[in-house]
Amino acid sequence: MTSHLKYTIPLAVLLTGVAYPILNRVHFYQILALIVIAFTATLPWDSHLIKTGVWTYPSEVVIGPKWLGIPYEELFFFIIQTYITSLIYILFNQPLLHAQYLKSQRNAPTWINLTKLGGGLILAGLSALGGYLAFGIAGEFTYLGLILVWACPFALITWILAGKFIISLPWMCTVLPVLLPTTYLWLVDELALGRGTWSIESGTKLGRCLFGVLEIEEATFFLVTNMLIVFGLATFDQYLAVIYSFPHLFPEVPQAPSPLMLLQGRFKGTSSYDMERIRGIKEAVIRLKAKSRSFYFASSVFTGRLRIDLVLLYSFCRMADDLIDDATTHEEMMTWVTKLYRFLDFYYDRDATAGETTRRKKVNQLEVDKFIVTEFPPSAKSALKLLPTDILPGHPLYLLIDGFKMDAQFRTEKNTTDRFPIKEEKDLIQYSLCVAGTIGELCVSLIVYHFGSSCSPVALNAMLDASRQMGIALQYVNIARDIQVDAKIGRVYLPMSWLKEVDLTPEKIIQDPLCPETFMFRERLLDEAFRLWTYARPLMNGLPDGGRGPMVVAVENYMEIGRILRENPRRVRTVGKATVPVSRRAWVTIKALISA
Ligand SMILES: CC(C)=CCC/C(C)=C/CC/C(C)=C/CC/C(C)=C/[C@@H]1[C@@H](COP(=O)(O)OP(=O)(O)O)[C@]1(C)CC/C=C(\C)CC/C=C(\C)CCC=C(C)C
Repeated sequence: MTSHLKYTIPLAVLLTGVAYPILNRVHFYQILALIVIAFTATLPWDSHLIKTGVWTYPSEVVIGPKWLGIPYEELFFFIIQTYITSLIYILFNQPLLHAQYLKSQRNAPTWINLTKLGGGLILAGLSALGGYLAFGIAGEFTYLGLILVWACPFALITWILAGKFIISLPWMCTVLPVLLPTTYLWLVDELALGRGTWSIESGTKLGRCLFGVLEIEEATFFLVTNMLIVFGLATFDQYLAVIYSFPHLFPEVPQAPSPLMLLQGRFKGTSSYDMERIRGIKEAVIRLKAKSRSFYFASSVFTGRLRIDLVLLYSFCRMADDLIDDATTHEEMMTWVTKLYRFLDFYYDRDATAGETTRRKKVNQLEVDKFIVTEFPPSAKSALKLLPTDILPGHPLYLLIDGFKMDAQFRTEKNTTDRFPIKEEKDLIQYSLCVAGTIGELCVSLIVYHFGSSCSPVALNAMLDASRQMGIALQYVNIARDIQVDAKIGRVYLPMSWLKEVDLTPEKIIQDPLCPETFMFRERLLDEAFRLWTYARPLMNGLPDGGRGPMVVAVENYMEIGRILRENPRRVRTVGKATVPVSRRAWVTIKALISA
């Protein structure tokens, strides 16, 4: 027991503390299921080892009761090892959106098929070799044989079920969660064996050590059991990814899918997978990773289908914003604006004067697809096709395009004051409401759809209002950070009325974006942003479980940009350099998850 108190329990406690902020109900069930499987699979095997005298425990070292001849300390080891390795796997895998790795399920590249075949043959071969060593040759090969013949068939089953998925995952997410706990347990075992906690009887072992007094058999045992745990967790993740990725196969997904649903995920043939959707999800993740450090980082704490829908929403917003930003003339910008409105018209009926939008009952998807292919560049296709219009309200989407239309005004050829649409503070509020308040509303709609069936209409309205204000706050931070960058492309979002107060004009800001007044206006924008944040932040506590913590992370990571700007009043954005360092983001994330 002392080795547990000294080595395994402290590590488990430490890992629990580190992983606690991201752990959710699904992780809990995953770990529990793995522990039950590991325990039941190891129990008869271990008991056999002890009965046949392969393993002994010196009575002066092992105290307390036994079950089926196995000391409680050893039984506890099955649990704690599974727990430790599972937490390490979860920590490495949380940043990944597993859905994108389903791409290898159909028409996988040859190297994946060959690796799966090779791995399967190796595991089958090791299983057979294990049987031969344990029961054929026996003697000093007994223990090694028993390890192989017991563990390799289990590993083979998971490999058959999820081999391609496991191979597609980055090695950091599979190899490291095997190697890290294995190395740790090797070192612990070296110390425990050295002190005679347990021992393998001579005559049933090879008598060779990997290093020090760590027997080859013990080293193999830790390696293969950690492999089994990681393969088992990856198999769960593959079926969860199927459930989360395909609304046409699983229209409703609870916060924690049931074992029956997981089984259904297993038995849905890959021919029913929508591979175009998987490619689109992958493209959306690539876009998010390339364009926004804040939201990419925050996306990793979301889970399930909500995470996929948010990434798809981001991809649509970013793609639309880029189409407008990259256009070279006002006319081109307006063409994109018109096409984006027409795209939305396929799904929604907008009454612009009443400010109301209703979802169309029937959508001719073939017509939409044709429109997308003929009117938009190929890079925009997946972002348009996968926008979850069946969940998102139409009104904020139209308002978002209204906001982009205001951006187009900056490009008007006419050299008149029309070129600068932000004349008064109310224009700045309206602009920010369009491009960011809408995003807040869309995010809340997604969270409530996925997790908040019990939300009352009054509570929902209060949250929607707060979400618009929070969006405006984030947009002010964005404008404050980018005053100089925007001025370079001829955009001045500072209200002309503010500029007038100090005898400035938008043209003068464009000529000299580093003049002292811009830093003064930056402070003013940030003050307003934090005022709005102070109002809206407490209302986020009303968001449903499952969406609340991660959304607070997203908001706080963005507001942290504002805090850093306040700490460094003369700091100017440099291209390619993160405003918020990774360590500070991590700390903000932990604080946000704990406070929510
Ligand atoms: C976690 C995750 C993937 C979230 C996705 C959020 C999302 C859909 C963002 C869309 C971003 C986007 C490209 C919008 C187009 C218009 C625009 C440029 C808006 C500015 C965003 C900055 O994005 P950008 O890619 O430029 O990021 P970088 O600065 O380059 O890092 C905005 C500043 C708007 C962002 C606004 C929000 C995310 C809304 C915030 C409000 C809530 C989340 C609601 C809170 C709820 C309550 C109840 C208060």
